[in-house]
Amino acid sequence: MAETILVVDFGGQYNQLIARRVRECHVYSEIVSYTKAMEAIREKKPAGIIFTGGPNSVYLEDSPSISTEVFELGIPVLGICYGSQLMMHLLGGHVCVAPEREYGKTEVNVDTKSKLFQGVSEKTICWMSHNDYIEKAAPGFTISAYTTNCPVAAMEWPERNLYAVQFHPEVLHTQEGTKMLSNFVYNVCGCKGEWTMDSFVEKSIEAIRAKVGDGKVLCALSGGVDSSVAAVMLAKAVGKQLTCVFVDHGLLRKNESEEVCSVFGPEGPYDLNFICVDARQRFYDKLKGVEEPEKKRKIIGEEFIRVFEEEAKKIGTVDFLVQGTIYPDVVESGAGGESTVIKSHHNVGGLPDYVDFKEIIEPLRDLFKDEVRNAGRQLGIPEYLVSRQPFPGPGLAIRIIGEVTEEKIKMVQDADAIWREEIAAAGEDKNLGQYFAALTNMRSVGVMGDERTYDYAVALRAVTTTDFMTAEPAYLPWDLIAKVTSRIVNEVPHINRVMYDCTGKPPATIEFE
Ligand SMILES: Nc1ncnc2c1ncn2[C@@H]1O[C@H](COP(=O)(O)OP(=O)(O)OP(=O)(O)O)[C@@H](O)[C@H]1O
Ligand SMILES: O=c1[nH]c(=O)c2[nH+]cn([C@@H]3O[C@H](COP(=O)(O)O)[C@@H](O)[C@H]3O)c2[nH]1
Ligand SMILES: NC(=O)CC[C@H](N)C(=O)O
Ligand SMILES: [Mg+2]
Repeated sequence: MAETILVVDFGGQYNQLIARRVRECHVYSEIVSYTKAMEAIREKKPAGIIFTGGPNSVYLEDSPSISTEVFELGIPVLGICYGSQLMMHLLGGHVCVAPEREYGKTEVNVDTKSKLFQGVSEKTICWMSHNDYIEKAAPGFTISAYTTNCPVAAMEWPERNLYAVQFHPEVLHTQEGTKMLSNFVYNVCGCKGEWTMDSFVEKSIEAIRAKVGDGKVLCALSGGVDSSVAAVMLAKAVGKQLTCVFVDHGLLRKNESEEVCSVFGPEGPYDLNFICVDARQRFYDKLKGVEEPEKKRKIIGEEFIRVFEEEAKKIGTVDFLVQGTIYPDVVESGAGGESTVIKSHHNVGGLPDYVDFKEIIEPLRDLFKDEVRNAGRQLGIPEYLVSRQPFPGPGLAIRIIGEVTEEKIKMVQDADAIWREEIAAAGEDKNLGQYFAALTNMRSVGVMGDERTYDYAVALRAVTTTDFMTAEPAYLPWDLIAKVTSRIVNEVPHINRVMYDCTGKPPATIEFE
């Protein structure tokens, strides 16, 4: 049995980051809801357990909790924020509203003799985000860190392998957080650190084979990174039992449909059952007159599934639908436990209630984008495919603010193609996480050839990011932006203004809707 660290989800925003940091220490980690935690612990016998943060207050009735048996199993436990408060609350400490709440980067004084803080600086910057605090640690615990406002910022009972921190070691703002998590995993849990992305890929292939048996599988393949990795993984697992379906919904980038067909179709390097469905008109009909972003997303999510169901019927009985869902899709759709809905990704929150497949398989659901790329490299997918920038399933529909029309699609496709071409020519593509043009629904007055114009404004977007959960606007050379601006207003009819989006995520998102 491979070493696993089980992360118990109490509804925190950063809980998947905890699992990811642990995987970066070469120890496999996955997340389980607090409601199913005890079963999962008995079944998986993890080397260690981490409790996440969460929005609730432990002293209120009906707040998420866990059986105190978890502390009796001899398995090390690390509580983070809400998780630390819960550990204290259950074991007889006292948690209440803090006289001064702490938010953001905070200087913490740590006891470097603690196994958790070995090699950490005595004064270290940590990320805090709490309204409640631990007024008194539970009996048996010693305090191992404090801040100006927080007398109990970390506590431990080393003989019982129980550790708790008020701050968030998993976020990068906690400067030595990775060190602390690695200390927990190695010094406290005694892990050896033998997990690699290789072993993840192998295990997933075995698990898929066992699940699918001799059944038939349909894979929703967009040609993007996630579904290409999922499709190649599935092809390795079940060979010709797999059919890949690519939907041309008419909301793709310029020439994209042709490009995807040339890679995955019969002329390409992969020996796949590949079908390209021309569904352009049906998506346009369904989207006619619809302006509201969430409505657009739900319509697209539903229509995608209906197309897949129809294709499945043509093949015979298909039990499984595979999607390249990854972790940010899940968390932003509010499907990752108790987190809030930011936008319904078409493949998760946008799915209709009824789906005519026995099961949806999402082998990459726990991974971040850069981890998916690494899995793709392990599978031997060429670098140009693995390192492509992402393109969202709802496509240009969420890059056209308001109603989608064929005329607007053409405008945004042409503007976007110019932007991408010039970024590549300037060699900037390698530095960027994602870049595209969006059509704002704004029209404004211009003057061209001595004539008044009243036309649309395009927004150029370019961001740097690794995990797509947060992003920074890219600092691109002004010459490049000026050249693209001039080309777009000259070459694309009905655009008379070009803007550059300087907003990060948060507070904006990468896409416009
Ligand atoms: N045009 C499409 N045809 C078929 N399936 C699609 C299409 N667009 C999206 N999907 C499905 O929805 C999933 C989510 O789309 P998403 O854009 O997040 O991933 P991707 O296209 O695989 O990768 P990337 O994020 O790199 O674009 C895909 O993995 C795929 O399963
Ligand atoms: O498959 C997808 N279906 C969707 O509905 C969707 N919405 C956003 N994205 C992509 O996810 C990343 C984060 O985007 P946001 O900052 O706009 O939420 C970015 O890479 C976006 O392109 C989507 N991908
Ligand atoms: N981020 C958290 O886990 C917060 C925990 C708790 N609700 C508090 O405010 O202290
Ligand atoms: Mg995509």
